[in-house]
Amino acid sequence: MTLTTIALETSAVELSGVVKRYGAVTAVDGVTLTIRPGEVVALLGPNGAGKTTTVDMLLGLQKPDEGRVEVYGRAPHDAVALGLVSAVMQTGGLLKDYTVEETVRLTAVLFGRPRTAVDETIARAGLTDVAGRLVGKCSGGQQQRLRFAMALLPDPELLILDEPTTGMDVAGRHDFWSAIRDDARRGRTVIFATHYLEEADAYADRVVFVRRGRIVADGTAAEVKALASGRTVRATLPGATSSLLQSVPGADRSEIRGDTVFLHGNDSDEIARYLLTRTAARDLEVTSRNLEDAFLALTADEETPR
Ligand SMILES: Nc1ncnc2c1ncn2[C@@H]1O[C@H](COP(=O)(O)OP(=O)(O)OP(=O)(O)O)[C@@H](O)[C@H]1O
Repeated sequence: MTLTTIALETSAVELSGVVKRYGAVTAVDGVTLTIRPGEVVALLGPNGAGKTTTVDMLLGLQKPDEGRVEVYGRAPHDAVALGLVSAVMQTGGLLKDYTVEETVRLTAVLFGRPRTAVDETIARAGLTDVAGRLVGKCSGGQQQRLRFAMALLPDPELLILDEPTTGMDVAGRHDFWSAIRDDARRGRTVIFATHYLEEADAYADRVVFVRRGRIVADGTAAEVKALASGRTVRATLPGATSSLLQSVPGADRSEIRGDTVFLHGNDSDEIARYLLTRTAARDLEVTSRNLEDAFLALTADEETPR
């Protein structure tokens, strides 16, 4: 890496008041974000949240309508041209009649990288065992690791991955992320977009929640896990008020939808006991939300359609 040529205080990524519109749709709606060198950051959000649009702006593939985007203190297009940033795309870019090694070697020639870089990159991407295999015969996970290897060849400061494990099986995902994590330990900055909270939780140091083009939460993976834990007690309770729900012991969040109340907390027994003995609540149901549901619930605060 060329860290020595880059001032240590330079941010890897600076987004400031970034807005991107497609006609009537505001895909990115005022995003301000600083990512420091060496961070592994997940951009997490449901479909249409604005993750790909953000990534495209970091790669210089889209220009913001408002605000500023900088990668290592430069315009994204310049950072890409200098090899400071590269990306693992979801599809395309592979020729199936070449072997894995030939593909990496060809890419190395394009980047003017020496022969030693080819073997090292193949090893780093965990592809040594399949180096002689035709790309067309590789699994989806192996092909994705090959794209990762190709992205590593310019030895970028920042690696960007947009939903890189879509369509991979569990073992493929695991191997893919192990290779990325091992590489990131050497200090490379990694930003990846994902729908999967589990993936963000397992592999990112920092998780940035995006919804409807805005950042709705930003924290460590441990903080994310804490936010997503607990259970929800649903009950029918006509006439419930928020002040009544706030007084329920053990509940840390509550919501009223018509005659139905939802109370979230770590001790669902305590919540249920209180509702049944101290209020007119009935039809109780206790659910353990999975991480994905929890994420959606946590970020579903503004339901106005765009
Ligand atoms: N080229 C485009 N033209 C018009 N609308 C677009 C275009 N690209 C994205 N959008 C819209 O912008 C919004 C954000 O899309 P984006 O692809 O950035 O979200 P995402 O978080 O990456 O979603 P997904 O997880 O489904 O890939 C969506 O409403 C999408 O339909």
